[in-house]
Amino acid sequence: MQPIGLKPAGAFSAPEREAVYRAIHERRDVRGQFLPDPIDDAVLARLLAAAHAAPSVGLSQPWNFLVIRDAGVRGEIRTAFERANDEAREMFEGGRRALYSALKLQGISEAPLNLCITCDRRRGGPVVLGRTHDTDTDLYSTVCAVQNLWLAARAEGIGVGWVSIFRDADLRRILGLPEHVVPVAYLCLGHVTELFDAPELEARGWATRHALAQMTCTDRWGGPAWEPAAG
Ligand SMILES: Cc1cc2c(cc1C)N(C[C@H](O)[C@H](O)[C@H](O)COP(=O)(O)O)c1[nH]c(=O)[nH]c(=O)c1N2
Repeated sequence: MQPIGLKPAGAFSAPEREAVYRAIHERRDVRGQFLPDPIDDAVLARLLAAAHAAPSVGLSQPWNFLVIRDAGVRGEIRTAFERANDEAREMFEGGRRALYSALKLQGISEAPLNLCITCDRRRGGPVVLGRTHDTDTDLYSTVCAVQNLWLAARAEGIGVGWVSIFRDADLRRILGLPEHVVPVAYLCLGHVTELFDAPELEARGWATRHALAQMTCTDRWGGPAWEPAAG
């Protein structure tokens, strides 16, 4: 066996920790505040490298990154969004429908760059370590890549908006995806100078964030609430 390299794994310094948590807590889904300035290739390379550093089941790295700049392709994607969004609107009733209609849910044309992160369901062959009993773990791995990119983008001053209001067949046709490749995340990217200080859907009265205490319990589903230590 080859010797395995190890390096020290102590806690980060306080400013480093602060920066990591800042990226996590200040990351926002961006729909409408994109500046038209192009994203530098070096910045894009860092974002893709961050995505590509994500954990993946059996180290299968099932993702691919489709960098979409072409205005024609983005126009088709925008049309596909409008079609699905018309259907989505009808799924809500009354006041919710009116509120939904007022929400801006994508920045496909405004953002200077679109990126589709896909999952190749054949990557790693028919039997992948860790995927033997949960075949969706390749999709989960791909979502880890999305989140890495989203956090790195916050640190770079790049806004990212995830758009999922599409018919799967439309995305596949427009992007020419083979059947074994799943479009996991369609993202709009661009420089931003301002971000909402809370989720925009909360600011616009669509939904509220749950308290962490409501989401945590001990030992079993519905068990006693887990209380964070003071300080
Ligand atoms: C899988 C998935 C899919 C979507 C989203 C997110 C995720 C994780 N979000 C963004 C979502 O609305 C947003 O993350 C939450 O409202 C929380 O806000 P912040 O991300 O904290 O700003 C999103 N937003 C939007 O405007 N249109 C969309 O189609 C989607 N789709």
